[in-house]
Amino acid sequence: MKITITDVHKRYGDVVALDGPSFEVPTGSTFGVLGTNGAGKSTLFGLLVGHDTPDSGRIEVGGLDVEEAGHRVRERVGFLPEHTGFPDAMTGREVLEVNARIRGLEDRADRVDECLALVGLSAAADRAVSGYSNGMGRRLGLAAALLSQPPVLVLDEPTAGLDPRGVATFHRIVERIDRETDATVVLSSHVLGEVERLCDEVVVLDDGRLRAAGPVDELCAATSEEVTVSLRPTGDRDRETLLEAVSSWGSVENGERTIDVRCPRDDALEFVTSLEDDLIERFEVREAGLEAAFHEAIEGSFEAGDEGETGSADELEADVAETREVTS
Ligand SMILES: Nc1ncnc2c1ncn2[C@@H]1O[C@H](COP(=O)(O)OP(=O)(O)OP(=O)(O)O)[C@@H](O)[C@H]1O
Repeated sequence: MKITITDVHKRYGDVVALDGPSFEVPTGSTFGVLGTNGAGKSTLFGLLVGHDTPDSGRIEVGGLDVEEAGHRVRERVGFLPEHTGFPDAMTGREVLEVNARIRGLEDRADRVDECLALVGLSAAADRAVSGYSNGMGRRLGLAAALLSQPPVLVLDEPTAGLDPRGVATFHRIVERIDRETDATVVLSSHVLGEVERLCDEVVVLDDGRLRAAGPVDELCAATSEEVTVSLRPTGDRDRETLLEAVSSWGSVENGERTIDVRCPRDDALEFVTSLEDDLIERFEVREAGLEAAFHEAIEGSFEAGDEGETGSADELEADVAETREVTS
């Protein structure tokens, strides 16, 4: 089910929460809405699910105008808000049963059990939600959104507050929805690696405005100014020497297994060939990815189709490998 956002404006007093973004979410896609804090993501989601109305502009879900047909739109959309609140005295199972009844679901008990299992809450199903942790509350919210197997899922920061297991479970659920159904999933997240993994397309909002939009692959490839060079040190003893050697080439992330250096694309060849052979066991050159695309979009320097002189990360990696062979 396609979603169309056209020139949507929303203010709260003096605060401009949305300043005219327009974009389309294709049917069946997993779509990421990115942005800094206060960029307007939750406001947009609130309008999308008909909890609030725009000052001007139009939002359509599957051809239905949200303002004109709010009730019918809500039937089609499963929503996980940024802040979930459930009646304290109810158990997790009761919360889902009430939701299932409101949605008019048949075989309610089975579907409730299924959703509890899906989000890993079966064992806690009969405990009062007042005793749930924040992460458990998020999982229950997700289960509620999934209950009716809606054609559209809108998930506001679904993994915020989840433990690593909860995050992995959530990723599996979204990947399965993507693989096995035609549902459209719109999600926001500040974890760009997660968005890169799950989403086909993204938009980047800042101060309520659309700063970038497009397929994740294309946005990542277009931010050609930088690449990430990932180096595997030969041994722990060499790690310190290697860290010193790479420090002037770009921003360095000292990971558990690799040292990742984000550097200008045009410097990558010289950089890797400058490193002594016995310091690194292996290397890889990757597009700097969504993180670079995000920052470029926010900082205003993003231009789609902007290509560096030295070609793709794969080509660069091959060039470096060849040069290292020749010089070693
Ligand atoms: N009900 C409200 N009353 C007044 N201002 C609001 C209200 N809701 C949102 N805003 C303001 O609108 C702007 C956009 O807020 P919104 O919550 O949509 O951002 P967000 O991108 O979801 O942020 P975050 O990533 O921090 O959750 C912010 O400046 C916020 O303070």
